[in-house]
Amino acid sequence: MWCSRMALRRLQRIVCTLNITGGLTGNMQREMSTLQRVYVTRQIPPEGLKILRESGQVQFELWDSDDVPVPRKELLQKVKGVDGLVCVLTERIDAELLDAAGPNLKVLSTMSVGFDHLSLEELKKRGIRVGYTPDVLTDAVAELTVALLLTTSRRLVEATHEAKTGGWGTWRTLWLCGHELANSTVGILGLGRIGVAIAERLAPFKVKKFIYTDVAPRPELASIINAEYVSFDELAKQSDFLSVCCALTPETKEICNKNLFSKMKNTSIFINTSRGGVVNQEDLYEALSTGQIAGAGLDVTVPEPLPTNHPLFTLKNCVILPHIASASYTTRNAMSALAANNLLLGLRGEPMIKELKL
Ligand SMILES: O=CC(=O)O
Repeated sequence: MWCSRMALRRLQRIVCTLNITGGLTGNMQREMSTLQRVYVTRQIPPEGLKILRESGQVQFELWDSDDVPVPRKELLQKVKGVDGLVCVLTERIDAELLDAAGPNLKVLSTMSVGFDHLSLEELKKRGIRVGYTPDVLTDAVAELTVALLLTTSRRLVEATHEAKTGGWGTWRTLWLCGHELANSTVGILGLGRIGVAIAERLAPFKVKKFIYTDVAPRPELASIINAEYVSFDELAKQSDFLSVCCALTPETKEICNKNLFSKMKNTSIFINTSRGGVVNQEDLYEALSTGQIAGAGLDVTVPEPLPTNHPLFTLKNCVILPHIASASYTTRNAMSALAANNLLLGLRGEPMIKELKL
């Protein structure tokens, strides 16, 4: 259903005025035609929907579910002629979709920090502006990364399973031992806002040293956490905990493969809360099952959802979460609001709060 509460109120006002003077239908049509058309590909959290409804700027149609993504065929139909599009990371925004939308489409706003689901080249070619939602999720992602790291390194999933299923016998000296953060070296692959936030949270655990690698040194960010820039190989060799924080790009696709795992210590823990595509999962399975590395915690996989019969699920030393790093009520609402505001600003031709430079 095309909806905008504010627009409705304005129409009601027009109705009231013009009831006296007549000519209602023409004015109503003019009023409706000034509203820009938007399609929202998911039932996004309420704060964003409220902003869109009350904007008086757009009429929008929504795929009214959060449980199933909009089917591709339906999406290709619904985007026809829209001025703006709000999407989430499950939608592939490529040439086919942009062609289906047509030349009216001026703004795409994704409710995500990641943008590997967007064909930036196609968007740029068509002059479509792109909004995204960094920063507002940094705290939630960093918090979840720390939780996943500790869950993996201290073997919490195995431990609760043992406690519940009768494996808990007498207190044993080396049973369920893991690896601790105190005196460790933590490596960050791709140092950005999230990597810094993770390190800030890990520092009080008495980490000895933070190291990072990236396409180039990032001294301003690194100085916040006193991190040393090292080569990719050194990151692999030195890290007791290696946290992947880089975006998925053609350059980082499967960058975590046997080359990396074979250089890591057999006591090291690998954590990925960025994108599954940065990891070669066959190589990771090999590294985990042969004891080349001690454990892995993954919030992201390829594909998502990861089929329940995937070999990685058979490993005790692999903790897999269903892509929930930013999943706190506060953060998801903030992402929704930011996505809505980016869209409205973009449609007005104004600078967005967070816009991707294409
Ligand atoms: O993965 C989540 C996001 O990109 O926001």
